[in-house]
Amino acid sequence: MGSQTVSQIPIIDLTNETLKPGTEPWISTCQVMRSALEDNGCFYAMSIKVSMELSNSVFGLMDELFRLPLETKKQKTSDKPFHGYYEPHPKVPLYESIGIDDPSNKEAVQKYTNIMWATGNDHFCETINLYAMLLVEMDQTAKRILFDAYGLNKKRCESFLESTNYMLRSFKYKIPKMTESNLGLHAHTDTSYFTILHQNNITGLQIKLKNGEWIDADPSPNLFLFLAADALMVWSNDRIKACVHKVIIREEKERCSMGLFSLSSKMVETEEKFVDEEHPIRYKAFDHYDYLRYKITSKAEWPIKEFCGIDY
Ligand SMILES: O=C(O)CCC(=O)C(=O)O
Ligand SMILES: [Fe+2]
Repeated sequence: MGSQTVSQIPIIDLTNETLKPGTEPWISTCQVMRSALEDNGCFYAMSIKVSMELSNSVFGLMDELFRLPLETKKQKTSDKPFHGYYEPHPKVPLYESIGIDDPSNKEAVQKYTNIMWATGNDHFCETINLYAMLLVEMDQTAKRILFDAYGLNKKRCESFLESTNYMLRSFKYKIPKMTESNLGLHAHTDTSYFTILHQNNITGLQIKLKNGEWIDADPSPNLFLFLAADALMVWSNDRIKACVHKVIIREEKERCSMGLFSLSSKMVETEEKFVDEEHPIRYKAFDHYDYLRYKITSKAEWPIKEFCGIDY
């Protein structure tokens, strides 16, 4: 397990039948995941549960969604930052994105669907809900492995999972005109704990390794890229660094990708286990949604450190 890698990033099969707590595959996966996160803040996951057919349907439906009139897409507003619709902006003219809050909850997806399609779209609602449930399951399995990798007990992990909110986003990038820059999205880290990115065979996503090297993420649709984000860095007291990533459009095809973001419905705080004399606490606890509101306007290079860093 974990012996396969794509350019230094290991692949973990999160749906392997033998992956049960206490077993040898589980224990070796704990080690692989922990090292991958401490080294470069990311790993790939595989899931046989998300079939090629489901994956193709999701990307097809997202294409249908993005083709709706701008006025229709704009109807999806949210009081939570990064949760609504973002039309192309002069700073990121190629990028457009749509968020669906609480996507593993059927009623929430139904509500969203009814805003986009006045006459309904059961296929959209059912497919996106099923897809989101499978991604949430992957996220939860990964967190159970991660907690165990640091010797944190099951109860602690289950209460952490209970206070997790999810948001599904879809990103679409136009092909740049000859005169336009091919920068799809600036280098950044995400605000979540993990972001799970799923691409559809079109390159563009790049990740920065710990040694400063930028590498292309593998866009195969059978891979799910788990990125450690700001909240996981706070939780681990910097043991795990958030993965810096960006998007550069190089193919003559419209790029679409999907992302599942996990956020805390309570406070984001550092796990006691990671604090001792040698590792004094580096962050103050904070409300996750306050941080999202801060980040949306922040120009800081490391917003998380400015927002809640101690002695930063
Ligand atoms: O397009 C992608 O694959 C990644 C998008 C992204 O990093 C973001 O919106 O935070
Ligand atoms: Fe991102």
